[in-house]
Amino acid sequence: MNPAYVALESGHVLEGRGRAPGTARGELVFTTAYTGYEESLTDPSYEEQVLTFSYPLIGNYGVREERFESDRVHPRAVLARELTDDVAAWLESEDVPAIDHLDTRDIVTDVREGGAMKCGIAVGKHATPDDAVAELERCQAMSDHTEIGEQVSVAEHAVHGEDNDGETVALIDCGVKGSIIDSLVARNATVHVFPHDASAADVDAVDPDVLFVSNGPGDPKNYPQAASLVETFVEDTPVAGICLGQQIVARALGGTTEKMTFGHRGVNQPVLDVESGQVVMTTQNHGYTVADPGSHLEVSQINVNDDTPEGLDGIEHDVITRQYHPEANPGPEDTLGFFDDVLAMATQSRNSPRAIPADD
Ligand SMILES: NC(=O)CC[C@H](N)C(=O)O
Repeated sequence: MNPAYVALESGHVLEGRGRAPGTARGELVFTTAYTGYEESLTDPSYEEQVLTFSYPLIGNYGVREERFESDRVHPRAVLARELTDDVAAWLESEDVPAIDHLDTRDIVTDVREGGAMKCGIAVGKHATPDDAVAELERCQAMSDHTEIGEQVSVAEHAVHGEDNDGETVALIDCGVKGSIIDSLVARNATVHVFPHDASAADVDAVDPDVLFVSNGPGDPKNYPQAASLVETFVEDTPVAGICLGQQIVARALGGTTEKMTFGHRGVNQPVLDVESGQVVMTTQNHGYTVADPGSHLEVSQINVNDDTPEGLDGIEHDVITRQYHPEANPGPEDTLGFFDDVLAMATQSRNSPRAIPADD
């Protein structure tokens, strides 16, 4: 097996077993998910990150395309305790370096204590620790990837569920997971997927019943066009968002976001619905959070572990967002009702257009 090195911003250089060759750099993050490696590896929200799996065996049920969330692997490199040959071969075919036989407990401890950090990776017959350090030195901070939307968004307007006769959704693609589109189409919606920087005129042309801002990688401040669409449409069109979408909606309506120390990535994050008192288990993948929802949104759901906002409702506008992934790929499926709520909000608004408030 090839030599393999990981150089961390904390100064450590780790050695492991090379499973797919190449060099890479990115922000080092970890997920505690014990299933769903195909979904995670094809989730566009992992763009420009190096993904560590804390669960010790990854790949034990193979690699099947029907579970992919997009058409390629997005993390820049993959770190694990043990990768199966199937997964290693898949990553090699995608030119994504992979390393196993690492002490992932050590990596997770470093990230929990030092926060998500830059790292450099070198894997190959002639790879050296210095090669990994050279990659680390060229690594950019996540917030400095100002054009990241361009890397993951559709190039052109595309339509899904054309023959459906339900609601018309204008989905702003900042790196959407395929199962979000599938969840809407399965509920009889027609989904128009627009590039992250679509013009208001192009979106308006499909006469949407709801503007839906997708998940996606990086810092929400780097999606100014998507935020400006929210500002424009929220006055008379319902707005929904997932993950990055929640963060973009909050910023557009006067709220603020901030980077978390190491984020939430896993499939068992408990979320409390403030009004009903119900707790649901959720899939998550984010490193930023809404710090202050501002005066137009209220927090409807919170993370049980750290109280961060997991759901927002509009106070005077029709808005609902989630920080977690209600599309539940991979499960748990407690949260799929979000899509019914979004489409019900759209139906209601279509049937009773907002009354223009009288001047006082
Ligand atoms: N899954 C997502 O949409 C991620 C949102 C954002 N990029 C974050 O890291 O917080």
